[in-house]
Amino acid sequence: MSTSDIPIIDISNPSKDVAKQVLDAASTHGFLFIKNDGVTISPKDIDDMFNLSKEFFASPKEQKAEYAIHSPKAGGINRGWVSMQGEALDPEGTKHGDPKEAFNIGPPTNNTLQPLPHPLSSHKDLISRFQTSCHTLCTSLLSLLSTALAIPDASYFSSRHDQSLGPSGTIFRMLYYPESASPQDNEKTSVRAGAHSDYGSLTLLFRLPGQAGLELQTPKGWIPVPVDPSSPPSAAPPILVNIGDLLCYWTAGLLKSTVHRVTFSGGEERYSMAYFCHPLDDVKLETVPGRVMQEFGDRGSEELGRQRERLGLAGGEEELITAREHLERRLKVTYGL
Ligand SMILES: O=C(O)CCC(=O)C(=O)O
Ligand SMILES: [Fe+2]
Repeated sequence: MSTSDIPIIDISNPSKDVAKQVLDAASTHGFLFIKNDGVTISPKDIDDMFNLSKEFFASPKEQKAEYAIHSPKAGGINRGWVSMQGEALDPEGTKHGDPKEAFNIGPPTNNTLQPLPHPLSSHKDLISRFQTSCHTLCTSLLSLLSTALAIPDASYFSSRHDQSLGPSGTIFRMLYYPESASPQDNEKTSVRAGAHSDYGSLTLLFRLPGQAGLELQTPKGWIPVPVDPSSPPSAAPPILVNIGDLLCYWTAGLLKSTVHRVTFSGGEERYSMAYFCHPLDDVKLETVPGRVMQEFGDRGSEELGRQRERLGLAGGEEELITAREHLERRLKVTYGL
């Protein structure tokens, strides 16, 4: 696979053919670009969110530290600020933690966002609008996947990701990679975010023109993913989507959760934003029904085996039951929770 194999798919007129394109990309690369229609996720909101993120990460460290990840003040588990080297996405490959900062925001509960530090606290409308529009795009993609998988209940995925029905592991994350890496970590300074796969169903990834560095692991080695592969570049760059471990597991390995990382490409500072879409906590991860899954059978067992290895699970352990339990396994590996 080369970079150019990751397709840019226009989903503005959903059809069986479009659904098949999404499934083909999700089951081969695990990564696809979605043409930005300029409506579902407003390009102005993307710009405004990046500007807000820059302002936030430039705020005093003590102010950010008050909302430390998992702390009650930040709203609990997996919410809040991750300090420089506060997280290692690939604990075996990075001695000192990733040279990045992050801030995790969960979905609003009863229309109220978790407690937020300045300047995020002054832009709650923008943040929740952005979260909602990301979720709308994820729901459209999940509906296309339902169609392509010939699931008898067309709303199988979308109803299980309906955030009005209960809590989920969904997280919107802003990321900041400062200019230079830690001097202590000489051998590994080329890696900004360690090799990992994402946890949930789908991830939407937003990057800024000129801020490359994302790479996918393939049998032929690491390959770079351009910020905007369209030529000439589009007014609104396409949105990068990837499949997470949970959806890989849920589809018995048919959809691929591809390992990726971020490396230095020049060493300048870099900002990105990720929307990690998860099903509702109590969704049972029984293999997705439908003709396509039936025909696929157990051909995904190798893919699932790789996922189990990443989770440090030995063979024969009790299988996972709910989306929440799946997430908890991943959080345990990343944060030791
Ligand atoms: O910053 C990026 O481009 C990718 C970040 C990422 O893969 C993640 O946070 O899961
Ligand atoms: Fe990721």
